[in-house]
Amino acid sequence: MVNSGGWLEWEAEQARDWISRPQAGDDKYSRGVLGVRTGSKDYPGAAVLGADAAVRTGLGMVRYLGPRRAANLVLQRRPEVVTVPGRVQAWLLGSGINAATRTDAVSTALAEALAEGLPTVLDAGALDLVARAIGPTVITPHAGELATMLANEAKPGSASQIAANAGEWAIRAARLFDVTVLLKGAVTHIASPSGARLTVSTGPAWLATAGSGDVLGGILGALLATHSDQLETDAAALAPLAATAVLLHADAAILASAGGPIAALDIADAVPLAVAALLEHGIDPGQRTTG
Ligand SMILES: NC(=O)C1=CN([C@@H]2O[C@H](COP(=O)(O)OP(=O)(O)OC[C@H]3O[C@@H](n4cnc5c(N)ncnc54)[C@H](O)[C@@H]3O)[C@@H](O)[C@H]2O)[C@@H](O)CC1
Ligand SMILES: Nc1ncnc2c1ncn2[C@@H]1O[C@H](COP(=O)(O)OP(=O)(O)O)[C@@H](O)[C@H]1O
Repeated sequence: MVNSGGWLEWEAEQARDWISRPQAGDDKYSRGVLGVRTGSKDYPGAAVLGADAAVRTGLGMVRYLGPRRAANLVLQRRPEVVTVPGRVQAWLLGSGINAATRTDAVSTALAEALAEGLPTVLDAGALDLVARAIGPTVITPHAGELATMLANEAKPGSASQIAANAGEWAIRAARLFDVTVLLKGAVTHIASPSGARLTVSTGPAWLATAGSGDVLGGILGALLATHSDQLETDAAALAPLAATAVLLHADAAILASAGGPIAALDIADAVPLAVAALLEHGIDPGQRTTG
């Protein structure tokens, strides 16, 4: 449904086409490997949340490359994750990293990942590196993070101004940074430089809980990894993939919540059910009112 301002509310019927079903001939490499550089001494949990959500979304492999403590926590939760360097088809960068305090080694590793030109999710403490993104890139700021990005460009807007007019700010950011923008909020807006304008309004307010955005990063990272071939020639696929990730995140939250509170890991746990429901028919629209 197109609402005022030309924004299209993304729904199950469209999202379903952006889930990659494994085929008989697939192996773990052909399904897509997501490289993950997230987490830090201060926020090791963000690494666990993103890696877990990526695995739960369905892909060939997650390769986690981050601080040892975070890597150990990721492995405790998901022994499937590989923690040695190697080839990847897409990157998830920045969740649980603080741009102001990250070490030179971390900055270099993030810049090297971006220089590969692969499909990339740029989140939290890697958002300041947006100018180095040369591949198909989605940035995933909340209003406060977008305010910081704009201040760095001497184009200030406060978090409250951005939140009050999120669609317009998402469009401006997409043009300014020349990347697809996924601006998180009660309604999430996705805008691309080529003019895509998508919204997802179905997330329950229970999503406003620590680490929920880190889970979204993992879901989106997995979708980029499973569509890396397409993204090589079709950057326009970023916007529908981003909207599909937000819809899955919202659906997983609804399924996990059943009308009550949720923790971020609960959202990740419910992603397989949300994917299955999406592939079948979408979750029961009645459930969407439970938030
Ligand atoms: N368990 C974990 O390891 C967690 C790690 N996290 C990580 O913590 C780091 C800091 O993230 P924060 O987002 O909390 O950053 P901050 O708390 O530093 O927030 C940055 C600015 O944005 C404002 N702001 C925060 N959330 C907002 C929102 N939803 N809408 C509008 N303005 C908002 C704040 O008031 C502040 O001015 C990130 O790297 C993030 O990935 C968080 O996701 C929480 C959970
Ligand atoms: N009131 C709300 N209603 C619906 N979804 C929300 C609401 N508040 C936040 N969200 C969603 O929750 C997630 C929060 O992400 P983020 O702000 O990055 O938090 P964190 O850094 O703790 O992970 C985003 O996906 C956002 O769209």
